[in-house]
Amino acid sequence: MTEKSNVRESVVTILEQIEKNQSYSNLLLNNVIKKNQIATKDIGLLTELTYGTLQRKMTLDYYLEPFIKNPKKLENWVKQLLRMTLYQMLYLDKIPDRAAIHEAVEIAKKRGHKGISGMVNGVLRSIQREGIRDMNDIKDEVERLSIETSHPTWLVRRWTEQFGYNKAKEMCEINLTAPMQTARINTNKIDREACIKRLSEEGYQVEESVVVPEAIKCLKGNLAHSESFKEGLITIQDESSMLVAYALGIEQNETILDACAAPGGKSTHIAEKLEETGQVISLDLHEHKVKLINENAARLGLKNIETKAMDSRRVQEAFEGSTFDRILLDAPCSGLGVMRRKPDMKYTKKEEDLDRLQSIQLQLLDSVTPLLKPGGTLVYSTCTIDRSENEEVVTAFLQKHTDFEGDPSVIERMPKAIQPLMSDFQLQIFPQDFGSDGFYIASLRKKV
Ligand SMILES: C[S@@+](CC[C@H](N)C(=O)[O-])C[C@H]1O[C@@H](n2cnc3c(N)ncnc32)[C@H](O)[C@@H]1O
Repeated sequence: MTEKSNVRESVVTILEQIEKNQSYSNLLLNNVIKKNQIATKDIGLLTELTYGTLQRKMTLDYYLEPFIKNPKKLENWVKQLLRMTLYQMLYLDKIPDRAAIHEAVEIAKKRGHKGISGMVNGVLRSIQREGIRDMNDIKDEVERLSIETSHPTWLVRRWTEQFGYNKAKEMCEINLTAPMQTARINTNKIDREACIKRLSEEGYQVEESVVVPEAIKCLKGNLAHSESFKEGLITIQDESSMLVAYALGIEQNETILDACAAPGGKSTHIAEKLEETGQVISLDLHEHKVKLINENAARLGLKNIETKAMDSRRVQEAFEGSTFDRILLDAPCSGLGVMRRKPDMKYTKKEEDLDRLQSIQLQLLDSVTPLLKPGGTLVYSTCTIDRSENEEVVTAFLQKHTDFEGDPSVIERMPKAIQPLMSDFQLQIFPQDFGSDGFYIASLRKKV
């Protein structure tokens, strides 16, 4: 077996385990890299083949289907091997088809018997000879988009109904591309120019974000491994997620509640903006998650964050009414805005999950509101793209809580590039807007 077959065999193992729902793709990838001793130079190929095959799963199955006689009898690893090889044949120019097929047959010989390697060889050579079938055979445009971009039909239908076919198509297409890594600079410690210089000296290729003043984009390397990260100069965070601290409109010496705070991306941003004055109270359900907030605060040298593990639906038992100047509810959600980062989600999410979430989101909002001072700001945010968890939640909340109103002055608090995307006091960012995660933010004010 060559080193490259070791990489491909590892990809098949990872894909098998993801399909059995054993773990998240990023965790599996790291474990396999260690266990199978994948060389540093091959990690790129391993990542590309794993995520690429996963991203295109439904499309690959559509193309494979006519060539497989007994799909039900196909063992899971053989299915993954065929998908991964076809992915290389269709989407990677740098790997010749014959090399990809040869590697697949070698893996099939090693893991299976002669019959299986013959079948793998036969299927792949037939596709090479006859070509793939035409997507235009699928007449329904939603179904076609679903197969073309490998998103479940229910989701494409839902997005088409809510935002129109063109927006849904743009969203599905951008979800097939690799996400950009961005980071937030801890401006209490270093300014953006100096940080970019330091990271360049460390060998990273970074540039300024055009959207958020304290953000940078990473074009080469993983900033989580940098010295600047260890020293607390930066935090890995998506640009959309950074906008939440802007929407809150923090002022010095304030007390701010972050009711769903782990792992602390937004809490630490708020604490940085408070510049060591004031206080952030950060809550999350489980102790092990709260630990992550503490670790991040310690790394960044922030002393104004207090954490507590609790169910925020019971927050009134722990705090007096009118305690906080501002409250953030970054709610648990379906995460449809971050699918690009977690492609396995496309196949595991169910439409029923979304309905269940709305009721939790409303319960959390109901619980935190008495703790806000009159005149205070309540920001509700999610990393999802779905009206039932976003606009519908906020509408239902405002109908019930007549002492609250939408706060259109949030527009002035937002970075310039974001202002045109705002609709009154609400913002729905699509991943295609400027390449960041899909995100929703609403700013509400408690009447005086
Ligand atoms: C979207 S994540 C928060 C991300 C975080 N704000 C950040 O920026 O790093 C939602 C969080 O809500 C927490 N959560 C879910 N239900 C909760 C509840 N009833 N009370 C408190 N936290 C809850 C989850 O554990 C999860 O960490």
